[in-house]
This record gives sequence, structure tokens and C-alpha cells, in this order.
Amino acid sequence: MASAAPIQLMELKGKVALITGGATGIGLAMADSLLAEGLKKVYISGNIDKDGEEAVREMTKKYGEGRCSFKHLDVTSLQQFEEVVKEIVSTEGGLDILLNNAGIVNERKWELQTDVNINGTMRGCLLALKYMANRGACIVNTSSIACFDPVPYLPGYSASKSAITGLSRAFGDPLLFKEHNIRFLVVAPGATKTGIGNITPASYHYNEEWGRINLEQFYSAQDQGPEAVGKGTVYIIKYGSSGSVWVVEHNQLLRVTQPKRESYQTKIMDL
Ligand SMILES: NC(=O)C1=CN([C@@H]2O[C@H](COP(=O)(O)OP(=O)(O)OC[C@H]3O[C@@H](n4cnc5c(N)ncnc54)[C@H](O)[C@@H]3O)[C@@H](O)[C@H]2O)C=CC1
Ligand SMILES: CCCCCC(=O)/C=C/C=C\C/C=C\C/C=C\CCCC(=O)O
Repeated sequence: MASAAPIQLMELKGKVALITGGATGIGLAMADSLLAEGLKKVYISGNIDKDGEEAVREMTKKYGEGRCSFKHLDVTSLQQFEEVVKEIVSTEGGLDILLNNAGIVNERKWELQTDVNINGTMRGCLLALKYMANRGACIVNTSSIACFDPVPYLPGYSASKSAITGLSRAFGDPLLFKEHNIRFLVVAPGATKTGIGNITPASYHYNEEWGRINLEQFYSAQDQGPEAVGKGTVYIIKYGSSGSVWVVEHNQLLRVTQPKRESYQTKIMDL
């Protein structure tokens, strides 16, 4: 049920955004939704140049010349990440929105999965503190519903998404917000039709049978397109208070209210 009219915390017209893993799927849908809202410029970034170039062609056709550019950025490299952020800040006079969205599913290469998903998001948040403070900036980190309900066959992936939600809530705490005036937010999508599942069980899982079961479950659970996450993210950027967590699942945007831990603990004994 909708509550009282929310207070808009950011005007999107004329703003500049950078999206990691922005060339495909959810990241590209976020770019599309932001451009539709009148952003001055959206920088799509990613580790695969041909995907980036294709995405820019698509966005330029839809929104006109100069609204969207591609930057090569592998989020496992802090140096690359910092160079891209610095270049945008110097060209545009500042960066207003950073969407830490790059992510992979790869239980076989779980260390790489950790580096992209957790460390990549952490790098983006730390760079935001360094280059985006005190201008009302907003960071949205892409988690997953796997952060609430760990997917049995994806321990490393589920852990990485719990970490993203945890670090975003810590960065987004009102105490820190008072110091740097940056909102840190979480979008946690449910199963979404993108290329993330275009993998073979043996190529991404240490247990091929688990991989097969997980992919089957994933394909049958995908009931929304990336556009839903793009639209939901625009709402979150406009209205989400720092540290808030949001789900986009079954084509709905939902606000997550974390219960106080005392409410779900059962006392066993005094020690
Ligand atoms: N599709 C789904 O059901 C769900 C996806 N997510 C998350 O949404 C985010 C986007 O995924 P999708 O759009 O679904 O898949 P996708 O595979 O289309 O997008 C991921 C993007 O990240 C890029 N990427 C991978 N490694 C990178 C690196 N080292 N540096 C920079 N970019 C890199 C890929 O090239 C790709 O463009 C991910 O964080 C994923 O975990 C969360 C919940 C559900
Ligand atoms: C290849 C898996 C990609 C994981 C993407 C993700 O972040 C989250 C996906 C969420 C659910 C799908 C994953 C596994 C399916 C498990 C259970 C299906 C239960 C059906 C449902 O909850 O709707």
C-alpha cells in the first residue's frame, strides 16, 4: 500500500552518472532509465569494449548525440577505476551518481567473484568518498535477493551479495552521511532476464550437478526484465534515504525494513 507522498532528495535533470557493468542487462537498463529522466550524461563502463560501444550506439539512437559515452573499466583494478572517476570529474566538473553494478556469478572462480562483486563495490564506495563528497551525490550498489535468502547452490555469490548490502548500510549510516553528504543505497533485484545466466554448469560451478540444478531454478524464476530494475533504481535515487535497502522483484519495487535484532532472538541462558 502506498504511503504519504515521498520527499524528493535529488533532481536528476542535468546530472552526471557512472555505471559499472553498464553495457548490458541491468546496468544498461539503469542507463536507459536515467537518460529518460533527463540526465546530462551517463557514462557506461565495463570490461568488454564491444558491448560498451554497442550500448552507446543504442542509447545515442534513443537519446541523441553526446548523452552517453563508454569508458573501459575493469572494477578489479583500483587504478583503472580511479582514472575513470578522475577523468569524468575533470571533464564534467563533478560526478553526481555512481551505480556499482558490475557483478558475476562464478562459483568455480569464487575468488574472482569475490573480487568483482565485493571488492569492486568497495573500490567504488571509497572513490565516491574521495571524489564525490559534499555535493549531494548518490551511490547505488547492486546486491541481490540472495543477500536475504542465500541461494543454496551459490554460497560464494550469496555471501558477496550479503557483503554488498552490509557495506552499503555501513557507508550509508546517518553518522557518516552527516560527514560527507553522500547517500549510499542498495537495490536487490530478484531473478531478472539478463545474460548473467548464459553460462554452462561446468564453466561456473565447482560441482557441475549443483550448477545444473541452480541454472534450471534460475531460468524458471526469471519473471522480470532489467527495465523493472532500471525504473526502480531511478525511484531509489530520487527518494531513498541513505542506508536504505530496496528490492525489485516480480516487477515490483519494495522497501526493506530491517527488524531490530532483539525481535528475532530467543534467549537461551545468562552466561
Ligand atoms: N540477473 C539477475 O537475476 C540478477 C542480477 N543481479 C546483479 O545485477 C548486476 C548486473 O547483472 P546482470 O545485468 O544480471 O548481468 P550482466 O552479465 O548482463 O551484467 C554484468 C555486467 O558486468 C560486467 N562485468 C563483469 N565483470 C566485470 C569487471 N571485472 N569489471 C567491470 N565490469 C564487469 C559484464 O561485462 C556485464 O556487462 C550484477 O551485480 C548481478 O549480480 C542481482 C540479482 C539478480
Ligand atoms: C545463475 C544465478 C544468478 C543469480 C542471480 C541472483 O542474484 C539472484 C537470483 C535469485 C534467484 C534465482 C536463483 C536461483 C534459483 C533458486 C530458487 C528459486 C526460487 C524461486 C523464487 O524464489 O522465485
